[in-house]
Amino acid sequence: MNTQNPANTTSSGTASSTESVIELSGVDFGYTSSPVVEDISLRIDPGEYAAVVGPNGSGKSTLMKLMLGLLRPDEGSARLFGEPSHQFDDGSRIGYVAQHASASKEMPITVREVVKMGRFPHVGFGRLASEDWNIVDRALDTVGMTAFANRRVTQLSGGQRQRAFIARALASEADLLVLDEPTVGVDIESVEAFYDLLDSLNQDDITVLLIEHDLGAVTEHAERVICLNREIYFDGPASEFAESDALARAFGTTANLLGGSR
Ligand SMILES: Nc1ncnc2c1ncn2[C@@H]1O[C@H](COP(=O)(O)OP(=O)(O)OP(=O)(O)O)[C@@H](O)[C@H]1O
Repeated sequence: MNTQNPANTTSSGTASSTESVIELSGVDFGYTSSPVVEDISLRIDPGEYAAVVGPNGSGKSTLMKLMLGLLRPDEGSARLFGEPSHQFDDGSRIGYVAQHASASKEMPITVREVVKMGRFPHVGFGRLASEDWNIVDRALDTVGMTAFANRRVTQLSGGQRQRAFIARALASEADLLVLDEPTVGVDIESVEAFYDLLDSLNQDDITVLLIEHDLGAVTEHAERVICLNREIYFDGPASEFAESDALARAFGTTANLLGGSR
């Protein structure tokens, strides 16, 4: 195992005293008696842009669920914003953007209504004040969806839909954006613009955590790569990932998997 980023250091290797966004220590987990992830220790700090990569079935979604407290480790500990992940209850701090496919169920509501939901953790189910609507409108503007505000979500392209869900996260003033293969089903022309949006949100201090199968996009945009296949094969700067033998070891192939963005 090549864990270049032990739990008490940042991805640049310097000691950090800030509150971590995510911290896993010695985490083992299996749905049955066989382990799906083993001995996972990592720390994600505020403002990082990290991508989890790995072959199909390597445990990426499971790791994400452990990070977010949706699953509890069999061994070890998982913390979210300093609290045990399974006890963390301030959902407004986390914006989750699922794969296009899982978000494709019928939603006969408009983009603005989706984004408005981001204010619910702040206002309960009461009426939104004018300042809340300003936040909703700013979020729509940030993701370039103002012109589509009154369009039904079902009428959007894959990329537009993902932008609407990112706007919902912005409206909730999330510190952490978690995206599970966000460009699945997004047309090629929109993928680069989508990554540009993630880059600019990260520059605005939002922590970005991505599960991604497009290794070219990952090495181009993310700052940190966590390469997983049950255990961590690589955790470090994206620029070093391409040169590392971890890619071939984790994926079990010497084929060029870094062919660039689709
Ligand atoms: N709810 C579940 N119950 C039992 N086994 C599961 C469950 N969810 C996932 N698994 C198994 O755990 C392993 C890891 O799955 P996981 O979805 O975490 O991998 P992944 O890397 O995200 O896969 P993919 O790239 O195909 O989405 C797989 O063998 C999968 O079949």
